[in-house]
Amino acid sequence: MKRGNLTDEQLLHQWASLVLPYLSPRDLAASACACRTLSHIAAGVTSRRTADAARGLERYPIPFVNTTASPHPYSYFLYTPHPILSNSPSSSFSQSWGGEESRGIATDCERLQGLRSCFGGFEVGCDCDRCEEGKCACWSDMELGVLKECGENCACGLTCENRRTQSGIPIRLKIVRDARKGWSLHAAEAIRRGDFVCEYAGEYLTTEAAQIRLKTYDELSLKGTISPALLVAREHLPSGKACLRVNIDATKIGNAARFINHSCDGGNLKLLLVRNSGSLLPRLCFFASVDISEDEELSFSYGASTIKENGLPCFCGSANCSGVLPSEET
Ligand SMILES: C[S@@+](CC[C@H](N)C(=O)[O-])C[C@H]1O[C@@H](n2cnc3c(N)ncnc32)[C@H](O)[C@@H]1O
Repeated sequence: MKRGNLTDEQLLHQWASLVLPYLSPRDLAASACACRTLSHIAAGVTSRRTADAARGLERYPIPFVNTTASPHPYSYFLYTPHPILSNSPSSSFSQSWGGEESRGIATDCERLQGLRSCFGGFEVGCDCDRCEEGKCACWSDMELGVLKECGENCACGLTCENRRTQSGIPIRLKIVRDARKGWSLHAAEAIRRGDFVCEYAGEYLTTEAAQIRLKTYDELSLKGTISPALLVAREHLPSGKACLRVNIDATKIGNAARFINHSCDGGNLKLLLVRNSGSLLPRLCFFASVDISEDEELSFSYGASTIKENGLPCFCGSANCSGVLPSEET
């Protein structure tokens, strides 16, 4: 039958190409069983999802690679290139992934807007034409383990040299399936010691909300139904007496950093807190702690958290492996 200039088959194709990229893998698989057209479109969605976990939002595609017997071609989550507040409208967004139209990388303007909505704090910033070490007020040595960068109220743009970590992931990465650890993040090119690798993007949570989620995640991960990615870091305040706890949950909404596995020997990444000038919340960023070769897995130590007797088994393979994954005290 024809409606207007289009046949039913063409209309179904048009509708399915728009809708299927919004479906979860389970719903996508169910729709693929309905007819040949849907099966064909679902296969295209799956192959584009596998080709780029970042949905075109990073400079380079970040593919999933699975050579194990596991049937999962990719891991499903919503992608954000920068951290968001858990109660912001974007934390309940749905996202098209694997459609024929590629989203294209976030523009500088979108990035600045994203940073502004999350980090707006004090009206502090520099007015340099060109920020230089020693001249720009925002450019300081690390203070109490926190790196300072230019921020939302500075006159400079995202190309400023003192914004190393604000333009998304600058290098080629891939997400490789491991039979025991699940998905793992790997370098797809050599990385030099000290290079910025990626930010840990996800939902900023209050400590209370993080404690509730951690409890649920602990229970679910013991059953093997979830791979939680809630990172807790602490910023020590100048008094030395108090610390600011930063909780970022990348379990449902995050970037490629959510696939970094734990290594008992500290791995090849170090996590630094980075504060944009004038902002209240620090960001969490990974830098290479050693030279890293192409194909090498990226890892870091999940931290000075406790080793629970009934914790998950650790398969990091390092000489000093404790055998159990550290987990955060709620
Ligand atoms: C932040 S996620 C890392 C990505 C995860 N492998 C995945 O497939 O999504 C943390 C989870 O990965 C797994 N994991 C991380 N490091 C591991 C290790 N050294 N040994 C075993 N499992 C590990 C655990 O299931 C942990 O709860």
